[in-house]
Amino acid sequence: MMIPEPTPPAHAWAHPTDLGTTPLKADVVVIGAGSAGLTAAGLAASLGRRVILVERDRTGGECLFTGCVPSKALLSLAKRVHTAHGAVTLGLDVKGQPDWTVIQAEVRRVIDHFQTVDSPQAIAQSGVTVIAGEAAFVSPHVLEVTHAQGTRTVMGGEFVLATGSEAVIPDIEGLRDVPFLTHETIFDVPERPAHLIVLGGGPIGCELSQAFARLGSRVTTVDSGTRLISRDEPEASQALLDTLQEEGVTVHLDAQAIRAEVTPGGLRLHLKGGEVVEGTHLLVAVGKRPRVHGLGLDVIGAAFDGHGLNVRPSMQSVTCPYLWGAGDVVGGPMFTHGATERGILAGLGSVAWWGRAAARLRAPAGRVEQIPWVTYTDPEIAHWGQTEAQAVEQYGERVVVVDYDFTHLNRAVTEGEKGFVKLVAVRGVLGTPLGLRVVGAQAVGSRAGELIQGLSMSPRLGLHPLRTALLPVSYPTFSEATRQTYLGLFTEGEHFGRARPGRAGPVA
Ligand SMILES: Cc1cc2nc3c(=O)[nH]c(=O)nc-3n(C[C@H](O)[C@H](O)[C@H](O)COP(=O)(O)OP(=O)(O)OC[C@H]3O[C@@H](n4cnc5c(N)ncnc54)[C@H](O)[C@@H]3O)c2cc1C
Ligand SMILES: NC(=O)c1ccc[n+]([C@@H]2O[C@H](COP(=O)([O-])OP(=O)(O)OC[C@H]3O[C@@H](n4cnc5c(N)ncnc54)[C@H](O)[C@@H]3O)[C@@H](O)[C@H]2O)c1
Repeated sequence: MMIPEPTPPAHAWAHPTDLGTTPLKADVVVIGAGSAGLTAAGLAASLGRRVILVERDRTGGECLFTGCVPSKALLSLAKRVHTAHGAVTLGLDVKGQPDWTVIQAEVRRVIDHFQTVDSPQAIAQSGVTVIAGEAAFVSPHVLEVTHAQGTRTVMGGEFVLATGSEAVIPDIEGLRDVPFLTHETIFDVPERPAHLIVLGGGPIGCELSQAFARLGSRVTTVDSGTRLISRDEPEASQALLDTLQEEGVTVHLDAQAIRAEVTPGGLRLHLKGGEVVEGTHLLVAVGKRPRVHGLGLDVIGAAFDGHGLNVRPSMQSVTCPYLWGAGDVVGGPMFTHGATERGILAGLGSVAWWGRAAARLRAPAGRVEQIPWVTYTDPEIAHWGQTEAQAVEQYGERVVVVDYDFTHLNRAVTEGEKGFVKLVAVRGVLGTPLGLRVVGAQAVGSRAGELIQGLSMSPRLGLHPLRTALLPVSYPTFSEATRQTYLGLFTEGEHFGRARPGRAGPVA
């Protein structure tokens, strides 16, 4: 098989070095040093608690090594290459593909940049004891931590479970015999894939399809659903599909992969219906599942299921009062900002009665479903709240939608950029002036990730939409789209968003 073994990652600094076997005790013990665990541990330590953080691999977690940071760095490099190639319209003839080793070195440089904050040494300076090893509960309040040099017992008053999530590997005949990649290995692939097949058209699949296509790989994306990034609005999925196809990505939707096999040049995927897709490398990106197994949760009576550790809105386990969940391990939409938010709740909850009260108070605003998310393709695809179809399902004819196309947005025109904003609102809400409340927003465009913050700000702060509509905005900025869309809820005119009744549709 032609796929060489990935080169070992160079981030040795990130491995905790404490491989002791002496038993340890702390007020709060945090398992997992990703975004959620680091936040919870740091917060509990800053509030005066003795904190132990157990990590079996590298401190920094998925976001730093195999998630947000490498993917965003790769997308940024890919955008620079794409822009250079596009300069031909200005008479600048840039050809060729970038050197893959240079691309990889640059991604690693970005990851290394974060060592000042995420290294075991830096964490220790914040008052947290960092130890190496794989943790599992052996009895209530007691962990066994296993590492290369033995085991140690760690006792605690409160525990925070922040073990993250892992890639789902679908049950496809022959797949286990094909040397496929996941987000854990693709950033270390030693050569640029000549033809990358991407299984899954969610955020991971779409971001990496575009990045590799722009960096010179041939890319074929296969998704079993009827549209890409299906948690976003259908118009957003369509805009992304159009872009990927324009950039040469072959996309198969509604496509079931039923068999995988190795070929002399790489691998072959057989799709239901007889179609065959061949490539040199395969990335599996069909979703992630919370890491709840092998942790002894059953030993301490902590309830969990396929959706993760079962927790209350405050992140306290529903069945084990001294256990708190944080990050991907509690399921739901999986984002770093969600992991951090849940880490704050768990960190607060684990410190004392007043921390629990604060976590309960903060919980509604911290609900992961209430936070915006962004898929960092070009254009960016950003979303907050309910989709039009979800709102119509809940509120029926009371839903009003404003569509605003960037052909009316002066800055987008001067920049030569396409995009749109969509606002979903509900009329007849009791206790609201004019009975109006914004419940969802979608933005598509090069700066959609920034725009969604302004679009979602007033409903998240409980401000009436009219206040956003009347707020002056600098000219010419992309943020004018927020004002114009909110104005569209109250006025009619060429340059404002167009209001229309909500339409029913399939709810993702
Ligand atoms: C390719 C990709 C791109 C992404 N891009 C974005 C993005 O742009 N924006 C965004 O918001 N989100 C993004 N995400 C999602 C984001 O990475 C995750 O939601 C976030 O990192 C989860 O943090 P966490 O702390 O819950 O888990 P993790 O970061 O996975 O941390 C869990 C830690 O627990 C450790 N651990 C597990 N079991 C044990 C054990 N038994 N004992 C000791 N330690 C253990 C693991 O080694 C790991 O370090 C992306 C994900 C991927 C894969
Ligand atoms: N920018 C970001 O914030 C960002 C980036 C990457 C990942 N993430 C998060 O990481 C998590 C995992 O992302 P993901 O993209 O792997 O998962 P996902 O669940 O969001 O998307 C998976 C996709 O795979 C498809 N699929 C499922 N089974 C399939 C099969 N057998 N064959 C073909 N297609 C199949 C689904 O239809 C779906 O479109 C998500 O929660 C996501 O939000 C976030």
